[in-house]
Amino acid sequence: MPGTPNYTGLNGHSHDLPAKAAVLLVNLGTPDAPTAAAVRPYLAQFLGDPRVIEYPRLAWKLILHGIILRIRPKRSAHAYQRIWTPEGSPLRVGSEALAAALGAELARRRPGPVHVALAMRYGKPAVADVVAKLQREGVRRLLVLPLYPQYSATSTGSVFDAVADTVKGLRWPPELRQVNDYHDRPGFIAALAESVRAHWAANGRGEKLLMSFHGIPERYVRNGDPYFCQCHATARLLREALGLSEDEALISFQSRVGRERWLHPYTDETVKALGAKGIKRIDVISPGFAVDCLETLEEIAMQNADFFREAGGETLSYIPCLNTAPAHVDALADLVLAHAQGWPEFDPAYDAAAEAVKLAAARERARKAGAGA
Ligand SMILES: C=CC1=C(C)c2cc3[nH]c(cc4nc(cc5[nH]c(cc1n2)c(C)c5CCC(=O)O)C(CCC(=O)O)=C4C)c(C)c3C=C
Ligand SMILES: [Fe+2]
Ligand SMILES: [Fe+2]
Repeated sequence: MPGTPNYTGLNGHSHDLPAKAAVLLVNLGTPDAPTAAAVRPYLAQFLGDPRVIEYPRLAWKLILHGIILRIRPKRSAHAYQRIWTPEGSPLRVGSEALAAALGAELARRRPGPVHVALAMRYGKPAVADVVAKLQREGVRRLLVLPLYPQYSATSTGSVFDAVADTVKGLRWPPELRQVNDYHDRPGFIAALAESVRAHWAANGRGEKLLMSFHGIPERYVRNGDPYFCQCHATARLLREALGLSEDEALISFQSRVGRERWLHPYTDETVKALGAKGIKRIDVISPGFAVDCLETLEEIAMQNADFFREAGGETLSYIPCLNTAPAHVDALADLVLAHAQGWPEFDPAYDAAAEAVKLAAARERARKAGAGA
């Protein structure tokens, strides 16, 4: 309307801009460099998160800063050096590629107003900074998709904390939806099964398929975390999709930290036991990681491959994460559209409805002009 003030800049939004929607992918985060100096602040933030370490705060602060942050950064940096690429940390490179691929797929299905942004729970780019940027760009609807197929309070729950902390400070928060998990989605299971079959076709087939998930302390599951059940559901569905018996496809949990008892059976112990039993080749998949990272490329494909050989095995054949596999991108696009139902930016039917309203307005203008003439 001529003469109508436009208070652009007060809240980063103008009444002249169409509302926009965004998918916010969130992954764990990774250090900026494979050095102890860069790993230390990353670990301090990660292990300082009360969702990750459920332990009396003061005592934990003393242990973390007094002991762990003096020892672990150097050890972790060494592990990161083994997998670092010229483009940077695999977790970052892989997450960025996945965000780009999902953006392209959503644009193909619904040209126009949906962005895909990527944030990291620890390190950069922080959730708060990415949400602030989206606000400035006029995003009014936000679908948060943590890149964790199985829900755990330590991973997904912590992402939701970061989002909640961020929107709580905003004058005009975006409309918000969050994906809790996608551990049993048919598209996700089908993508995993397809990746195993493709790996077998290209590399031959091991005597066992080991499905290794990141562990968490057992105590958290006893206190109500659904993670263990969801990992088991993913493993069972994948095993069934491949037509394997419980003896042919095994589940295990990796990456334990500290002295507390974590989810069983442990991956390293399982791999060693298989090697000692005379098994010559195993295939290992990590269906709890959307993109490859330290825990898969170093811990499984290097460390556990060594354990297997030292125990008497020959080949641990690592099956990569789904990363930017078309079936993965497709499954995530389906997931996004299922969760965004009713949001006009995601719904092609909205365009037709908006077009009809515009047409009616044009007809009305024409009728008035005709009546005035
Ligand atoms: C798949 C989801 C993840 C859960 C659940 C999870 C729980 C969890 N992790 C730690 C401690 C560490 N994890 C580390 C690395 C790491 N963890 C995940 C995912 C989950 N963690 C990923 C994807 C990665 C890789 C990061 C990368 O840069 O590639 C590390 C850092 C590396 C190291 O020093 O070993 C720690 C530490 C705990 C304590 C925990 C649950 C309580
Ligand atoms: Fe972890
Ligand atoms: Fe690890």
